[in-house]
Amino acid sequence: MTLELDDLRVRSLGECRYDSPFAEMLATKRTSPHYVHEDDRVLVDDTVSILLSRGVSIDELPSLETAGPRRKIYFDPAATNVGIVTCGGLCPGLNDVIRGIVQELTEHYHVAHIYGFRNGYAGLTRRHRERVVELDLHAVRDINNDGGTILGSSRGDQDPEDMVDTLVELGIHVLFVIGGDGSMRGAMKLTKEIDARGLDIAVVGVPKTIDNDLPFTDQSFGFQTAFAQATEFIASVFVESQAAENGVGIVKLMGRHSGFIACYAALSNNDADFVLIPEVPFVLDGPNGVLRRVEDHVRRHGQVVVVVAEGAGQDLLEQEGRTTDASGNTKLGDIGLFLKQKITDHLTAVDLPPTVRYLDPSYAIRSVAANAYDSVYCVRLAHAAVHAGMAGRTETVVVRWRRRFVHVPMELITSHRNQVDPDGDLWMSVLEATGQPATFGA
Ligand SMILES: Nc1ncnc2c1ncn2[C@@H]1O[C@H](COP(=O)(O)OP(=O)(O)O)[C@@H](O)[C@H]1O
Ligand SMILES: O=P(O)(O)OC[C@H]1O[C@](O)(COP(=O)(O)O)[C@@H](O)[C@@H]1O
Ligand SMILES: [Mg+2]
Repeated sequence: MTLELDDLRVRSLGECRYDSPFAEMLATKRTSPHYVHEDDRVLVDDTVSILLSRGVSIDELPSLETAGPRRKIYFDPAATNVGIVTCGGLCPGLNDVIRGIVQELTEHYHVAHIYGFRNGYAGLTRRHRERVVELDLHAVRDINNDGGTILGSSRGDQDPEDMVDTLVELGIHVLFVIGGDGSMRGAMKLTKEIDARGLDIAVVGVPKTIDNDLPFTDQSFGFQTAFAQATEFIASVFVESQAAENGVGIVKLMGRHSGFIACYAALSNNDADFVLIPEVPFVLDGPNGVLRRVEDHVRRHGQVVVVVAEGAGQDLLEQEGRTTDASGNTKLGDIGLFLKQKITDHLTAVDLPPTVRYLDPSYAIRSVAANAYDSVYCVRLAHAAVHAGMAGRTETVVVRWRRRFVHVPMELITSHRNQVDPDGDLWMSVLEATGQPATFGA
């Protein structure tokens, strides 16, 4: 991917003139293996050959602004009002992020007010303005123990003018948007309207996706919790299929365009024999098609476990009448039920009448509370987001990239999808673990 330094430069509302509450703590800090100074930058690339292929001097290499507290900040904390909104599908850790933001703003920055908007962008519109809640330490005390989001969420377009009216009415200086690619596109429409009116409001994003489909982030928060949940379902169908004659276990997992959950869940306990993901097309019929491979497996081992991501094999399904959800996301055909039928029909036809155990855990993997690892990740993202907002960064998201917390322009995070690379080492691990062929088909 071609990347200029300018593509990676994040926007600031202006000069930072206020002392940060962290100024003293930062006074003597310099870049070390464990800390990146605010004036230093983090490289985008991490292999010698990629760096060399850029063909530019070290200071021109694509690099990212480091996240974290600044010595000077843009907003005067005592006069700062903050808003928080969670949008799109649920994800483990949303409450941890809300809690982390509120705690950091309250305990360290002592901001004036923190408002929570209810049910996504809808909560910012005139119609729902009266549902805004004030957030304090008490309101977020133990919310990390619960899945979901205390603020609620939603899909569906809202009018940016209407939403900015609300920000103005409440005197909001920093809005934190916790959401996925759609939410970040929505946030950019907000900043456009904010700019058009010449307002001094920062919009900072915390990227959320259980599909792990956002770029410039090692792994999105909640992903680890989600795939760990998914693992349990694969283990169940494995046990069931093992106990049955010609046992077939099929698990359909979330992942619209990216098969990360399927890959990680399958690798975690190694019970899966076939993993089907959107990034790797497959055919069902013919000597090298999925059905014959599944049949061979059942003949040799007496059972088979198939893990399929919801976005896999969409080309095999009837496309007619394909609709979108309220946010414009294409509604997918049900590849899980389709495969179940096809495998059942095929095995029956070749005299291996199967016992099929089909599970679609669906929301069960994303509605749970974050595990300890994700909780740590969430609170650190929350801290980074607060520092970015108080320093006047806008149209910016905070991410962890190659283990460093950094700032990325919103535009870049929505520029493309993070997907499993069929030539990459993750997919290679899946092929090694399952023993499935690299391709199905001719
Ligand atoms: N291109 C867009 N412009 C403005 N708002 C958008 C856009 N795409 C999505 N949104 C809004 O962002 C919110 C979340 O988007 P959605 O796609 O549902 O989830 P996610 O943020 O998880 O991808 C919804 O309210 C949706 O209407
Ligand atoms: O919540 P809905 O509308 O049923 O949509 C389900 C979709 O949401 C996801 O969980 C996540 O999608 P977003 O992060 O884009 O909201 C997908 O894996 C899944 O396809
Ligand atoms: Mg999305």
